[in-house]
Order: sequence, then C-alpha cells, then structure tokens
Amino acid sequence: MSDREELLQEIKDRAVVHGDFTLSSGRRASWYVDLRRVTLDGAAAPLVGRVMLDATADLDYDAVGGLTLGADPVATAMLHAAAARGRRLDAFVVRKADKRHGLQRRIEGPDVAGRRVLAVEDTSTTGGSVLTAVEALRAAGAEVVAVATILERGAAPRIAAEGLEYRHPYTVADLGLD
Ligand SMILES: O=P(O)(O)OC[C@H]1O[C@H](OP(=O)(O)OP(=O)(O)O)[C@H](O)[C@@H]1O
Ligand SMILES: O=C(O)c1cc(=O)[nH]c(=O)[nH]1
Repeated sequence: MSDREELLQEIKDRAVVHGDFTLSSGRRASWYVDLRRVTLDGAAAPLVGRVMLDATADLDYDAVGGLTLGADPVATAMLHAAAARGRRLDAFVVRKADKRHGLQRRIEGPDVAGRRVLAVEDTSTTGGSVLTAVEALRAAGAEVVAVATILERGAAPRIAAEGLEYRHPYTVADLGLD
C-alpha cells in the first residue's frame, strides 16, 4: 500500500465522526473529521509528514506552519519527514492572538521574514483559519508560496480567489462524505 493509501485508511478509521457539530466558522455539520487523532498518532504522524511533502514536492519552500493548533503537528511531521529524507525544513506556529509578554511574537519559531514558506492546516472548510495564517505571515515579511491541507473540505474556491496555489492530498470525496 502507498503512503497516500495508508494515510487515507488511518483517516477513515480514526478521524471521521458522525453526529451534530458546530464548525470553526459557526456552520453546522453532520460529520466531523478530527485529524488530531491522526496527526498526533505515533504510527500515522510519519505518514502525514511524507504525504504532505510528496503533495508539495515541486514547490520551493524552506519553512512550514500555520495557525495553531491543527496546523502544528502537520508542520512538525513535515519537518521530521524532511529530515529523514536529508532535507532541512523549519517549522513555525502562528498564534491566534498576539502574545503580550516575553518576546511578544505572533509567529513562533525561526524567523520567517524574507523566506519562502508553506502555510498548512489539517483541514480547511471556509479557509478562514489558513488565510489568517497567510495574512500574519505576509505581515511578518514571508513569501507564502502555497497553502496545503491534509483534507480539503470546501475552502478551495476562497483560496483560489486569493490567488494562492492549494495542495491537498484528499478531499471529502475520498472519504465518501460529499
Ligand atoms: O477553514 P476553517 O473554516 O477555518 O475551518 C478549519 C479549521 O477548524 C479547525 O480548527 P479549530 O478552529 O477548531 O481550532 P483548533 O485548531 O485550535 O482546534 C481546523 O483545524 C482548521 O484550523
Ligand atoms: O470546519 C471545521 O471547523 C472543521 C471541520 C472538520 O471536519 N474538522 C475540523 O477539525 N474542523
């Protein structure tokens, strides 16, 4: 089985939940994909890193991250998968709000100013979260080369409207949920 097929099976087995849910945007939905159960799973996280690197292999970036919390394990999985392949890839975390003590940094990790970065998410429904990260990265002087999520749930039109390249190894159709 390929990494992509194996990760899809992990998502189906561990992350898909049926019920009545309120989403980040305030929308209601009858199913939810809790990708934290995959990105923080010791067996599945390395697959996340490899699949996301493969989905963005033709892009030129040297740092990866997004809006905390969903993006964080995606970014670190990619960092470790890249290291295993002999490639240096930094990660960063975009805070949801400014920090008012210490160094007061909105974006934690190695500096992103002047660098080509990839903005990631675990999943994207409206694109609001990942585009918040894109805005913060641009304000910090980074060049956002693309957006990448594990699962595209509906944000593609909004991301395209922003003129951003968008990579996602899976859509809801792969989960049989559309
Ligand atoms: O495309 P959107 O409409 O923004 O929705 C997707 C966002 O929702 C989830 O995070 P959530 O807002 O639940 O926050 P968390 O990562 O802090 O748990 C998910 O991890 C994405 O960040
Ligand atoms: O839109 C969201 O908030 C959302 C949807 C989903 O399936 N999974 C998730 O973590 N967030």
